Amino acid sequence: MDYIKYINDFRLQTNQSFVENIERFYQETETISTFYHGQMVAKEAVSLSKEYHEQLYQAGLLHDISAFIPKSERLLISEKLHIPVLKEEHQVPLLLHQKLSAYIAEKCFQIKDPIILNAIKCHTTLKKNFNNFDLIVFLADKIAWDQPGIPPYLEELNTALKVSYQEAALVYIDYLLSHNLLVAHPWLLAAKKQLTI
Ligand SMILES: Nc1ncnc2c1ncn2[C@@H]1O[C@H](COP(=O)(O)OP(=O)(O)O)[C@@H](O)[C@H]1O
Repeated sequence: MDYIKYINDFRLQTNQSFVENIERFYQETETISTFYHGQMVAKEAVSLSKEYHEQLYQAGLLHDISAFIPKSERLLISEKLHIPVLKEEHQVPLLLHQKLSAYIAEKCFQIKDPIILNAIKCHTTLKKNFNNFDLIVFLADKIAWDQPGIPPYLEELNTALKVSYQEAALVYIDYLLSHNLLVAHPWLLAAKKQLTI
């Protein structure tokens, strides 16, 4: 598949709803299971918040929209799309899917709202100066994770969630950092630093 051509050629169809267009994208790129994961994350994000429901739902559906680009291609595609790539992302190109998803959300789905784009862009690592919307999308993705079984950190995360989003994010980040992380992404470290102040 020519990934960049697919992205450039994708058009929203006016006879389909916004969600149907997103579903079609996942279908055409043979990643429909990621659409279902996106729906779960979207619902979880909405349930975590009293506001921003429409925007959270869209961020949830689109956060992994780049899943069709194989890990082996993510570096090259990011460079071709002029997406800035950090040293750590060179080492672990899997981590580029957050930036690629934000690019596709804007280009293919006309998302202009920075609150949505920024949250998609940091949904794996969080980042410095995160806001509540970023935190909610980040947490929803960890609660409704895309792997079989119950996340090993879930119980502790849910307990921390009774205190604050921040406490819950710290539980997940500490879990990640203590479990053979391939690379310590600087955005993750910066987020942790701010969470522990
Ligand atoms: N710094 C890192 N190094 C290696 N793997 C990481 C790092 N950060 C996250 N991961 C892994 O990347 C995978 C995808 O993470 P994430 O983006 O949070 O989920 P999703 O793809 O469902 O949005 C997870 O399995 C997570 O453990």
